[in-house]
Amino acid sequence: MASKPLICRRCIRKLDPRLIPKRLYHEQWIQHKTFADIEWTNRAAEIAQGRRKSMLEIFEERGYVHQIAGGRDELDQLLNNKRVAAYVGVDPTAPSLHVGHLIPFMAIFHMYLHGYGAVTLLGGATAQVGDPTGRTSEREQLDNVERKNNISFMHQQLGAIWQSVERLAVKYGYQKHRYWKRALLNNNVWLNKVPAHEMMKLMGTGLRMGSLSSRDSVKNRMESKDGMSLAEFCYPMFQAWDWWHMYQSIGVQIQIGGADQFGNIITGIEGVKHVAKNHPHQDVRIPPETENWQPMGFTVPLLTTSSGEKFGKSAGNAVWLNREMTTPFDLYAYFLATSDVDVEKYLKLFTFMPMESITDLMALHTPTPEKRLAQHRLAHEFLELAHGPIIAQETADEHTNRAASRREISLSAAMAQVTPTAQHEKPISWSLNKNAPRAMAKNTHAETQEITLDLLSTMTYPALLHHVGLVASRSEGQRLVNNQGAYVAWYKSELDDNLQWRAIRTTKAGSPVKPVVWNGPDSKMGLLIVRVGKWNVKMIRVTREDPSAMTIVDGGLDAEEGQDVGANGTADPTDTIETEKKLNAFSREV
Ligand SMILES: N[C@@H](Cc1ccc(O)cc1)C(=O)O
Repeated sequence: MASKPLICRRCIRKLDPRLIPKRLYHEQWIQHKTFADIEWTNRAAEIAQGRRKSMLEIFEERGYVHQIAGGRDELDQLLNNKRVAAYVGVDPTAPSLHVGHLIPFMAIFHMYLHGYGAVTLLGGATAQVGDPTGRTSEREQLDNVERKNNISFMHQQLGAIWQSVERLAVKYGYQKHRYWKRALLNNNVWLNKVPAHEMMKLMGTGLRMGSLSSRDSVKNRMESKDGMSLAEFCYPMFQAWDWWHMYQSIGVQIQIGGADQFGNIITGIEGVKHVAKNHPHQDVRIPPETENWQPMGFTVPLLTTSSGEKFGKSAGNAVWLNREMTTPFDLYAYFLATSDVDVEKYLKLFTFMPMESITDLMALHTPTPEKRLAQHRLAHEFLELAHGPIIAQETADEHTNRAASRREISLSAAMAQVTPTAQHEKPISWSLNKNAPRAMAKNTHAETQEITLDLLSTMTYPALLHHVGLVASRSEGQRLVNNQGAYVAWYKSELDDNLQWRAIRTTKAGSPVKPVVWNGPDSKMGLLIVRVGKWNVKMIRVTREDPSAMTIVDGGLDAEEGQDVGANGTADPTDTIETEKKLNAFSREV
């Protein structure tokens, strides 16, 4: 019998590396691990020498730490000495995360960027029980379809956010290490399988009724008429079981949660410690001499409105990350409206911008707060995280252009664009929506004309429509008004920046034209916007002095299905938003 040919490992690998995959992987893994361990030890030394900030210091300076469960120094030590993993959980009781949820998630993302393991957990199973924390009544049971729907929406959303984190990590110069670990898990994977008696035996025996029932939410509910179900009472144990499961399987030693989660985190610590110390299997049980084995956690501050109200679904004022629920435009607007007092705090909480960049930005922002530099940056960064860079940029542009169309700024901007010298020369592009190119092609030249306020004040609406060329004669103008087919744009109030369309009523037709929007009370320039039919719009520049100064820009926003006129002569209110959007969009080009 021929003897077995001898061949060395290197040669086998050259022939076909798959022949020794395990070994190959193992070697590589050991290499990475050794490298990662050395790196971690060096890092800990740098922190100890004060040459580098610790993770906890980073959290603290960015404002993520509200309450620590387990002692500040202990948490600091743990984070410095061990590349632990941490998790944040969310119950999919709605199809989307809201802005408030993002604070603990941001903390976990920062950990990921600093080399720790990071787990975002969807509570597919816990959502069925319902966290009683902070609730005055039992959560209504979601039906299965809704629950699954929520899970898949949130799963998708968290997946997309993780992608954004990866992108933003590159943007902010974080070097991705092979040891970076992240996961998006659903607790229905294990909670749906664990036998009730096992959970009770292993963990239930370690949780004390006294501490569980001392919670405010439990006390309040027990005193209430409806009381509290056993399932809800046991909720903290289910959450603690999640932690235990991830603790022993993937080394999740830290839990981060919203401000209301402190009690659940404390129960989790008790539960995990109990199972870890008393597990019947020797391999699972943590030997007493083990260092740095204790689970710890902290809560982040609660996001409140400027008047101190809690934000969220139950409070009914949530700002969602789902584009169908809160448009990117409104999400941006939400951050744009951040007060100057809060903006720095939010930049630290909701962005990955380095602290020095935030300080520089604030130095730029503070002398001219009216430019809202910091708020725009905040909104842009947040949208990049929630919706990606393209939508973030588009929304930022939309806002900038919309701001340019507001009274103070808009009129001068409009005037600059449609000066009489630009007559028949200046291409004006209208960008309304996907159908805009057609409208654009038709309107590559602005039509301009000139008149004054004096003249305008002597004009009736049909005369105006005729004068600006929207109709062929005054009587045609009158007919159109009678048929409620002519509109003026107006602001509902001084404080409201949204333009609204009003049908010109027959009773008003004979009175002088009014709704000129002035560029400030003493301004010499004003703007009047009229529309005929669906999309035939004219913006008219009005001046208070020069009799020949009236400029008309032909909108010609036709070729689109649009607004119907309601029976009462005003525009159908359901179309107002649509119309406003278009108007906002169209004024951006002016
Ligand atoms: N109870 C948490 C969500 C959560 C669920 C499961 C966990 O393991 C952790 C957290 C909340 O309502 O915000």
